[in-house]
Amino acid sequence: MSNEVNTDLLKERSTATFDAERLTEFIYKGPEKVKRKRQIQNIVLQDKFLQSFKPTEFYDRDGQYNNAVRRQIYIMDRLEELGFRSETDRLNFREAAAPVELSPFGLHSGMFVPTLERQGTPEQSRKWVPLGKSFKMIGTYAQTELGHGTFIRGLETTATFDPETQEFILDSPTLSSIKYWPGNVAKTVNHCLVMAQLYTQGKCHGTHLFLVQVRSMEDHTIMPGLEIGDIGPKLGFDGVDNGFMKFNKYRIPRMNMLMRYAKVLENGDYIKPKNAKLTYGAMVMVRVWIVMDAFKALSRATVIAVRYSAVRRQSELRPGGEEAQVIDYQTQQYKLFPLLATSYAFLLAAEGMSQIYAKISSDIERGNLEDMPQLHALACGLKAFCTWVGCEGIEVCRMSCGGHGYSHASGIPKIYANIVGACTYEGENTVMMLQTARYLSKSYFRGQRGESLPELIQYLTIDLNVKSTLGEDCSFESLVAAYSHRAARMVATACKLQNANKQKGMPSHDAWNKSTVPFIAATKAHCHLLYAVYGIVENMGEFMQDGYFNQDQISILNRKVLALLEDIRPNAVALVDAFDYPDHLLQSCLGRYDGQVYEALYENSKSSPLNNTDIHSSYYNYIRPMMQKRSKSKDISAKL
Ligand SMILES: CC/C=C\C/C=C\C/C=C\C/C=C\C/C=C\C/C=C\CCCCC(=O)SCCNC(=O)CCNC(=O)[C@H](O)C(C)(C)COP(=O)(O)OP(=O)(O)OC[C@H]1O[C@@H](n2cnc3c(N)ncnc32)[C@H](O)[C@@H]1OP(=O)(O)O
Ligand SMILES: Cc1cc2nc3c(=O)[nH]c(=O)nc-3n(C[C@H](O)[C@H](O)[C@H](O)COP(=O)(O)OP(=O)(O)OC[C@H]3O[C@@H](n4cnc5c(N)ncnc54)[C@H](O)[C@@H]3O)c2cc1C
Repeated sequence: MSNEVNTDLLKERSTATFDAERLTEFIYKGPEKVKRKRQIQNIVLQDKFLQSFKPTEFYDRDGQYNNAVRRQIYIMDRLEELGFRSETDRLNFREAAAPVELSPFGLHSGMFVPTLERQGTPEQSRKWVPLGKSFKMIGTYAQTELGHGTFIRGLETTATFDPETQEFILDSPTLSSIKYWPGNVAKTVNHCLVMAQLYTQGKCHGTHLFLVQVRSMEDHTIMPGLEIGDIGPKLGFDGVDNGFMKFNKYRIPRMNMLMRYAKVLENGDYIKPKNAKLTYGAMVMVRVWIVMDAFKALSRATVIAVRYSAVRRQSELRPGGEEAQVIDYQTQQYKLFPLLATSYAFLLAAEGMSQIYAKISSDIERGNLEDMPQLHALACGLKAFCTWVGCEGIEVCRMSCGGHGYSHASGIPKIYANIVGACTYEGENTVMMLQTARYLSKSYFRGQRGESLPELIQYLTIDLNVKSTLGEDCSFESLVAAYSHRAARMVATACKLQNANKQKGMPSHDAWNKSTVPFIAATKAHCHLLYAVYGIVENMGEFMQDGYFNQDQISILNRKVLALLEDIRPNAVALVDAFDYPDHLLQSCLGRYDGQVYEALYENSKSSPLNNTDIHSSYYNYIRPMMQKRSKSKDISAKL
């Protein structure tokens, strides 16, 4: 591989009107943090073991899982040796060391241990969290069943308290109650946090979490009374052993119920929690993280597509002239530059969401549940919005790279396959949006009654008769006002439909269900209060429906979005460089910093396992016999 930088990329970087390094420092919170990140990334780059792996797509599923386990345990050991204590250092090392592979210990670290900390009593946390953090106990979060994932209250796994033995008896009473999907349950973990319907004294008290040992701590054999296995190949997450698990009257100690919020006493008495939804806390936490995951996935795909678009020359822009950089086609800019803006918007949204989560979750830990509904609504809405928009954007990035985008060598298919599951896991997006919609509906009617609303939704009470003051300058204020007006109007419209349904005599659940399509649109508009002109142009109908914009203003916006493409054009490469993703993290022949795309593609292809032999065995086993058989045939057509 040459170590020269592609001349087009060199030109792009020399003509940028700002210093990408300054923006990198803004993104990573200062020059020292950037320097530290790069130091850590270089440690990974110099690590022979970590650099010894071929791209994940060159291994079969067994190999991918085996590599994931090897690599993650190596990472754990290296982190101990390096003595990294800060979460940022550890995350930077992990992301550099396993940039696209999902860890078989991901749910252990991301859900199992945090849930023990947040949902266990102080005594339970003191007992179990150290075991989890030292990986003596390796766990996951087992909630979804064959028959239920979304509707938690419909889960069928039972945990029945036996006061005689001070145990809970876990059972999968039906085929549909078999736990199905939990990550890392098939081969990796020896414990699970199991969500089950709690029964005591003959009464069901709803779903609660139980710590369940599923494999021997001595030899990893499956505990008697359990059936465990892998669910099979999936669209992505190939290195992750999502599994199934069936309980057959499986007994656990009473004290294995996480009892921070709800309790079962020795005599079987049930002590209920301040709020039944406290048990759902782990899911809220993960939804918050997924907003950042959506940013990382979309921004990486955008870096790849923009850099490739600056390098790829195709067709004549000027008749008879040299072939143009595809980034100079207005259509290519209209595909990618809004995604660049979206990536930055998602970064800010993810950081804002994390700050709100930190504040409200600490209030909840201290017993103040006042803002729990707002946190739930925000986490549901942003998780759904950012994964939907992010996945659509990643697919646009892939297609904007033409045929090479379809190759794993581009890096984009892996990004997509790993993040698109987030539209489903941790709360199917439509269902999540409807949770936010329900919050908006209740808030709208509270606002109509003159009640005060939290700051984030005070816009619901704005005067909808006001028209836009947008002028040629497309001021920030006028754009924010436009998005607020659109969302407020759409929420009001959906609520009026819901009310009208009730007035017709529909029971409230029907009145709700028959207004959910406009509520989804309204909730997307609510979450869309993020980025500007492009969003208006792409959704113009929703901004025009009540004449909020006049014809002149619509013309201004249509002109503005094209003008913005030209404004961004000289800085497009600098804006993606600023994300500072090193090549080994992008794992992309198209998104390389040096732009040597064709050499990288050629070298990558040569390493394809199918090239290990010149003539594949199938020739000798099948093709040659077929040809020989047909050569003897009298039927000419068969010979053709
Ligand atoms: C395999 C992984 C490998 C590697 C991972 C890589 C790295 C590791 C790092 C981290 C790992 C973790 C995650 C981050 C990154 C990637 C993720 C990786 C792997 C995937 C993990 C996926 C795990 C799962 O999918 S776990 C299962 C998730 N399942 C769900 O989310 C179910 C969704 N359903 C629900 O939440 C509920 O059923 C519901 C909310 C839809 C309805 O609940 P319910 O019916 O009980 O209530 P309602 O009647 O609707 O409402 C009544 C009132 O309650 C309010 N409410 C509801 N929920 C909450 C809540 N959570 N908080 C507060 N309030 C709530 C509701 O608003 C109503 O209020 P009202 O006032 O009465 O209107
Ligand atoms: C990659 C991956 C990893 C996972 N990891 C885990 C894990 O570690 N642990 C775990 O417990 N689970 C895990 N899951 C399961 C996941 O949490 C569930 O699949 C998810 O919660 C969706 O639930 P469901 O499958 O029941 O979908 P369903 O709800 O059955 O969705 C089917 C359709 O029904 C619609 N629908 C459902 N309810 C409503 C409603 N009230 N209103 C309108 N429409 C509705 C949905 O919008 C959707 O279109 C994982 C899933 C995936 C894909």
